[in-house]
Amino acid sequence: MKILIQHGRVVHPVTGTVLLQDLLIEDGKIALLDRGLNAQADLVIPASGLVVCPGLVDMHVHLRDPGLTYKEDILTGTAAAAHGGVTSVACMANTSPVVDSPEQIEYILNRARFGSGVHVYPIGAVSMGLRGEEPTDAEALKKAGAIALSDDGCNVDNANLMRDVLIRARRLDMPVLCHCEDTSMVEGRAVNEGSVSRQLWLEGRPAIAEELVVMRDAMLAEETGAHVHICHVSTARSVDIIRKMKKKGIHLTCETCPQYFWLTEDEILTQGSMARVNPPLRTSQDVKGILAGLKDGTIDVIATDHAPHSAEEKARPLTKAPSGMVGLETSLALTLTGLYHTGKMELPDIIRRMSTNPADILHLPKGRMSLGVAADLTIFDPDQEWTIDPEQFASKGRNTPFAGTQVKGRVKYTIVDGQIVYQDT
Ligand SMILES: NC(=O)N[C@@H](CC(=O)O)C(=O)O
Ligand SMILES: [Zn+2]
Repeated sequence: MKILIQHGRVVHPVTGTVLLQDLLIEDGKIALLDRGLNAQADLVIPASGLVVCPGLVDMHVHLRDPGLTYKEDILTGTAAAAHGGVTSVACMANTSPVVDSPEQIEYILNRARFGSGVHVYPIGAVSMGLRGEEPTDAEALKKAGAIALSDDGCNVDNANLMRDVLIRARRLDMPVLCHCEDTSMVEGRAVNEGSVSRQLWLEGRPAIAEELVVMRDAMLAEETGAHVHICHVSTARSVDIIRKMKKKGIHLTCETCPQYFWLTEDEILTQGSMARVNPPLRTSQDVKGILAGLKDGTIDVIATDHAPHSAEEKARPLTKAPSGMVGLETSLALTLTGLYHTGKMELPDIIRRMSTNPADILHLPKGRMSLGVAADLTIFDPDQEWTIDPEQFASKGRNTPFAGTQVKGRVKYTIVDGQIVYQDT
């Protein structure tokens, strides 16, 4: 099967260029890439006006399988990814049971073969049962196919355990993805500590609960030489800490998510539990800090933290509802609308953060437009406007605070290994 993609604006995130090019896919790989290609193909995709880029890599996804499949499963989660232009997902270990054994890794990899076709890369837990007491067998997890370690959903409170795991992870050349929020400061609390928590007479999750652990884990990375990746950075001071620590040459990377550059804690006042997420939505000062970090490269990655929950769970009152929001099907559009169409960032800089950088962090051979690589591609119309409607999601989760939001930028085709896994009709 040969596919010819004609007259697209091809984004090359590594060189930072956008070129008017044609692209031929043959045997699942990028076979030719040039201007005015004159090749025979079984299928021609006319892409004038469309952007063609390396498939998006989302390194923070909760697929909820095994055990929590009323929220999402590998089938619906990978379908949601395809809808969102995402060709590879890394899935978090906070399932039931927790992904803390090779058997669980194998289960996910097996199930993924019957998914939408999108690549699934499992992440193994840092500690058994995410309890923060006993480390997992990282070597066995890696052998089974785990690409990173994370207790995401939970902070690793025990610094000694974290240091031990980082020493092992360094030996195994595995990144450790850290959810940073000191448990003693956030347990049982639903929203940011600040004006909104005061208005609602609630105890809040203070910014410093995140920042203290960001600093701790950066220092542990410095000491152990391991690769620490900070998940879902949400505060301006976290960005400042990471910027300073990176200057010392520490192996430190980080991500943020669209909700942290689009929304503030005020969203809680109008949307209640739908806007509840960990770490919580913060202040407009924090949004400014996140934007600055994205622009200057302190923030390496835009991930989703796609965290589906059932309608019943999210209908509970704010203090009783689980935290998290879905993101796979809105992330590209929100990012284009918030960063590209506002002139804050150029396309190659955006695609680097949504494809090349996460691929590099996870050691995946993805995120590049070069000859001979697997044809994982996202094709989108940067200018098409649409309104976010959760009823249209392929995900089981409809929990988004962006319902009704007008966005600009729509996925047209998602291609994995040369196969069209999603096409906008
Ligand atoms: N972000 C969230 O609010 N929730 C995530 C866990 C996490 O990513 O920390 C979940 O698993 O629901
Ligand atoms: Zn988390």
